[in-house]
Amino acid sequence: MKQLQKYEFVSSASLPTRWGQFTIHGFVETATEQEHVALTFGQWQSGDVIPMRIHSECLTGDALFSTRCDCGAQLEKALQNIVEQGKGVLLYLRQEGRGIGLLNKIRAYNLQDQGLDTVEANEHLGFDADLREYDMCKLMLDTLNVQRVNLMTNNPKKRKALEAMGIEVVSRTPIDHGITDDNRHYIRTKTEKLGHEFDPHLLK
Ligand SMILES: Nc1nc2c(ncn2[C@@H]2O[C@H](COP(=O)(O)OP(=O)(O)OP(=O)(O)O)[C@@H](O)[C@H]2O)c(=O)[nH]1
Ligand SMILES: [Zn+2]
Repeated sequence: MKQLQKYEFVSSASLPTRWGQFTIHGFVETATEQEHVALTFGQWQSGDVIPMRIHSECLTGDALFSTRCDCGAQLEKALQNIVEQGKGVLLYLRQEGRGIGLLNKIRAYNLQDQGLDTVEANEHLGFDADLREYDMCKLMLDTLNVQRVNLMTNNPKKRKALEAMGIEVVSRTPIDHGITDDNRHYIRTKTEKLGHEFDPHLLK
């Protein structure tokens, strides 16, 4: 009997955007029906170094213009970078709130409004600071014929996760757009407690 794959590719379609003509590719985690998408731009051959961003869902930042975090600005900058470089991939993973979900993120925001930091808020709600997993990236990147990347991130865990699945991270591009007075404290906490790498000058 055929073994059921944990993740499956579903379909692709063209996706024109403000920055250029992308293609969107849909994937599903079969057990949970959790859906993820990849956006691709341009053409490449096996072994080419592909500009890539792994972006975690943030409804408030990505779709509702929140400046409480840097996600929306990072998403825009990543798509712009990809088009400027002529090719690239954005993996958009549906792991809202670092994996705790939207409503728990709102609970965590409420606790942060009362003075807890982003990590303390998660812990107060009974969650680890970061529940995200990246194993779905392997099938997504295999399907897209990507083996080597220039990764746009400040989060070293993403690099480690890719390397553990056999993807070569040839270089890293920092993506430090979107830091404002509304989120500087949050970003400082990410640096101090979650290991994100930011230029210290940007956090003063
Ligand atoms: N639990 C929780 N999640 C948050 C909070 N603020 C943003 N997020 C989520 O954090 C995720 C983005 O993670 P970040 O830590 O900002 O960045 P990253 O993806 O680890 O790293 P980069 O690649 O450098 O952007 C998204 O899923 C957001 O919804 C918060 O205060 N609490
Ligand atoms: Zn966000």
